[in-house]
Amino acid sequence: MPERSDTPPAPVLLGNEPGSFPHSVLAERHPAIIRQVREAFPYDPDRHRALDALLASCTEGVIEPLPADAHDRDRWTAWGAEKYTGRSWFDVPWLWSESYFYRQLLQAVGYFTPGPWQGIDPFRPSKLAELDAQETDEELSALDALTDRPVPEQDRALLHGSLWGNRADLGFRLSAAHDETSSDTPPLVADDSETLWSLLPPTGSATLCLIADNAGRELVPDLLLIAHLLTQGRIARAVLHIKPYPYYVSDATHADVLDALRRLTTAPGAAARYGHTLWSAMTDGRLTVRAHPFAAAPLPYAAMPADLRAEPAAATLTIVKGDLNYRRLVGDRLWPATTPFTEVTTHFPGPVAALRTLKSDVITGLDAGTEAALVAAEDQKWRTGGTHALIQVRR
Ligand SMILES: O=P(O)(O)OC[C@@]1(O)O[C@H](CO)[C@@H](O)[C@@H]1O
Repeated sequence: MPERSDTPPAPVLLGNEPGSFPHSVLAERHPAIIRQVREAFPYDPDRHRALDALLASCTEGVIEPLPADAHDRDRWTAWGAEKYTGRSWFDVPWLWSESYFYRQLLQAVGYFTPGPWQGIDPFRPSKLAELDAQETDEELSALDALTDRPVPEQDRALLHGSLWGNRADLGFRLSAAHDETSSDTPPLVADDSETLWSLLPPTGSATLCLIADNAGRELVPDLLLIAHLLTQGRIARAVLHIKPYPYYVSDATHADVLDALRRLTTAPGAAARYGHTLWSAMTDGRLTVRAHPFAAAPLPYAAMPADLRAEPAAATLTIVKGDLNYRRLVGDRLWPATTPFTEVTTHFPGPVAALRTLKSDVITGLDAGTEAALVAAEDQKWRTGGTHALIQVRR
């Protein structure tokens, strides 16, 4: 692993440029999420008033402090809350603004406050609808045919299932126009999958960290990939990192892991076998689930605290899923697209693989020809449309 990067940092993304993608998330997606949450449950008038206040604050007002008795107020202070309080949500780092929005949304619906709404995930109805959808049945029944195929074919199918599962992002669906790209550019803009497989030979000794992203139709294929790697002896154990509380609409929490697992074990055919593999791996300690507070921090992974760093440092490979985790991995900066992925991830304490569909402007590691072809075909639409994906690995 290189010791340090010589690449000068690119600008950190802010949300203050009208017409930009970050600006649209703050100005349009966040109000849409507040509307969705209002309709998710019969919240009482106090909850509705708190949502009104959050809507006014995040669109026209300034960043407000957490209540003095909030359990995590000190943590947010350490993460920059005092510095940003009183400023417009649009003028502080976009990653910070988005993360704080979800924290304040949970405050508004009483998620952390003792009372009837404590612990009620405002996004659970949409997550469950997705998990119960017919498309999920279809994806699970496709596993029956896959189990008869040669192992390398299974490897590829399950890796790609996990990769493209990242399109199933409920926040993204609130604002994306779901047009498929009409261009002829290949769907994968970078593919280091050979390197990924070379890091996990079937010797039965590797530890995998998987930093999960969305619940439902992304988490199910992530779990299938873990089950497959365990069964093939490519890993001996896995640590699944999820969010400590509901975040970015569809990000996976522990309740979502249990829902996904039950969906698998109660499905017919091969899906249930994968489910039982995972169930026994959890009960005997080969598969553990972690929900570290930093998983929902408004900061890049370069700022990981020591106790969390120890996990990828000890792992054979860490797989980082999804768009937001990619932004955190490379620093949420507007890098030139050809900036080497290996250089912007030198801070990461072990081999790392990003599996991500492209849903925000941040990108690194493209070769110049690929970038030119994408721009010629789609201008900059390929960055945010969710129609392209990447597998990037740093050993
Ligand atoms: O991390 P995910 O689920 O792949 O995508 C997260 C996302 O939908 O949310 C952010 C904007 O709010 C962007 O990073 C991206 O568009």
